[in-house]
Amino acid sequence: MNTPVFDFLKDDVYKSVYEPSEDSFLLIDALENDLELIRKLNPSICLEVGSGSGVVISAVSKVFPSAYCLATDINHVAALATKKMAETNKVTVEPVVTDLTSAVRSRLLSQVDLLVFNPPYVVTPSEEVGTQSLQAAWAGGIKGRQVMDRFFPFVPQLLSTKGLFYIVVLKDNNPDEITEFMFGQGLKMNNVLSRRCGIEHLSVLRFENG
Ligand SMILES: C[S@@+](CC[C@H](N)C(=O)[O-])C[C@H]1O[C@@H](n2cnc3c(N)ncnc32)[C@H](O)[C@@H]1O
Repeated sequence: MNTPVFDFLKDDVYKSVYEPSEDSFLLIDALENDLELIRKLNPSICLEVGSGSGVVISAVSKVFPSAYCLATDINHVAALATKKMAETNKVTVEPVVTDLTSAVRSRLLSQVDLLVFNPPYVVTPSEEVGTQSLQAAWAGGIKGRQVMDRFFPFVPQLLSTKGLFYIVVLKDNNPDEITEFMFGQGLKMNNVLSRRCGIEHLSVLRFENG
């Protein structure tokens, strides 16, 4: 899975957008590791939540050009960046400005084959969560889980029967608790890839019906 070109992000217009970083590349590498599995799905609908610059969903769209790729973000400049990323890399992605998947959920129920989320996961004070600025990219509040925990109950509703959900988590997020919650929702977990990035220990978890 090639990393899309993203030089255009240097433009000041995009200064509130999360620049592709080690976590973004870890997610792309995890998808690459699982490419055979994902290919077997022959995904029709791919959705990225919190697409930021759009680097991940554009990489996905490049490999699966016939899939319908959507990307949501709470930051409207991120949606513009995602659009520009897709155009620059000659792929098609529909950007949507919304909280998590609020604006698209009803039309995607049980239809998403590939769902990806590199969420704000850093442990911060709760007040820093959910702003419209760059802070929204990393501020995860209590346990770094305030944004992702709101999303987890929607995952089983969105996934198709064969669908796969990939999420980036930090050790501080307590992945065991997440796995236990998702197990209660009927989803089993596999740890696809872990990497130490500076002081952070990041993993990409895959969930699927099981
Ligand atoms: C860690 S960044 C990841 C960006 C990109 N996916 C990547 O991997 O480079 C998290 C992204 O989630 C977005 N975000 C934060 N809270 C959100 C919410 N409630 N709904 C949708 N997007 C959100 C942020 O604006 C940011 O673009």
